[in-house]
Amino acid sequence: MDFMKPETVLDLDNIRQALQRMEDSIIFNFIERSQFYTCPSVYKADVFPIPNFKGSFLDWLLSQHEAIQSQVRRYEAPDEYPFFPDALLPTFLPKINYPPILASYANDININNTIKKIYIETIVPGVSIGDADQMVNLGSTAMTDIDALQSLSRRIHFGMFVAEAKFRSERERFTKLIRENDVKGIEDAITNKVVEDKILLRLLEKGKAYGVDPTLKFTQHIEGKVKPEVIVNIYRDYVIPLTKKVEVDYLLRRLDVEDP
Ligand SMILES: O=C(O)C(=O)C[C@]1(C(=O)O)C=C[C@@H](O)C=C1
Repeated sequence: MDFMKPETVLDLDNIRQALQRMEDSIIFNFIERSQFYTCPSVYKADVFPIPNFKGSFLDWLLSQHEAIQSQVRRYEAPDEYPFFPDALLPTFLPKINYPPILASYANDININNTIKKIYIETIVPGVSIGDADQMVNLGSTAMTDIDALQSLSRRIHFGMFVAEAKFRSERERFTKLIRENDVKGIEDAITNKVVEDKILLRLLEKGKAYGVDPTLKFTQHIEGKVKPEVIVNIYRDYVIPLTKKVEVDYLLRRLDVEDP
């Protein structure tokens, strides 16, 4: 997939391949997070006296990372959406002139606050080794959170490419549904149960394979580092539904603009 070539980005097979590839990053990020305890102090506001900052340790560290990464143009890329848009800084590197692929309002569709809330409240307790604070690992824990959150955010906001591709391939059907503001109809139109089931099955297998040391796999039964069922449930209950929410939010505004 090449963001300089819009036709490659709006090809549904390419998009699904990219989503499949992202599964690996997301699973490995969960496995990295699973070495640590839940560490509630990372997520509670104002536990530590952070200079000039009100909020949680994670929010501080993530916003600092985003500020630096914005300077190397991370958020100019059409598939990256920041958690702290107000923290971004201008870049000193030359501007990249990406051809327009998504509608001009794409940057306004940002559900990272929802992703972060679900991550902290549900995903962290699901993948952590146990429920406790671990003051020596605050930094390491929050660093794995940043990787996990960024990979989830990228995957979920990729829904906009899916939506644009589907809109263009069934323009009449979507135009009617959008005109009628038929959210349920749009949801049905973007849903492909066969693809979803395939993803969930593949995640179960990947979870089993990636979570264990391959040299031990054949000699004894080893518990995975993150239970494969936990990964499947996270995708079934949150990752896929949130991707669909992004698709619907994007499509609902699609008739307000010309083709990008
Ligand atoms: O591949 C698609 O068609 C998508 O819309 C993406 C996705 C997903 O999140 O993976 C979401 C909805 C579909 O039901 C199937 C899969």
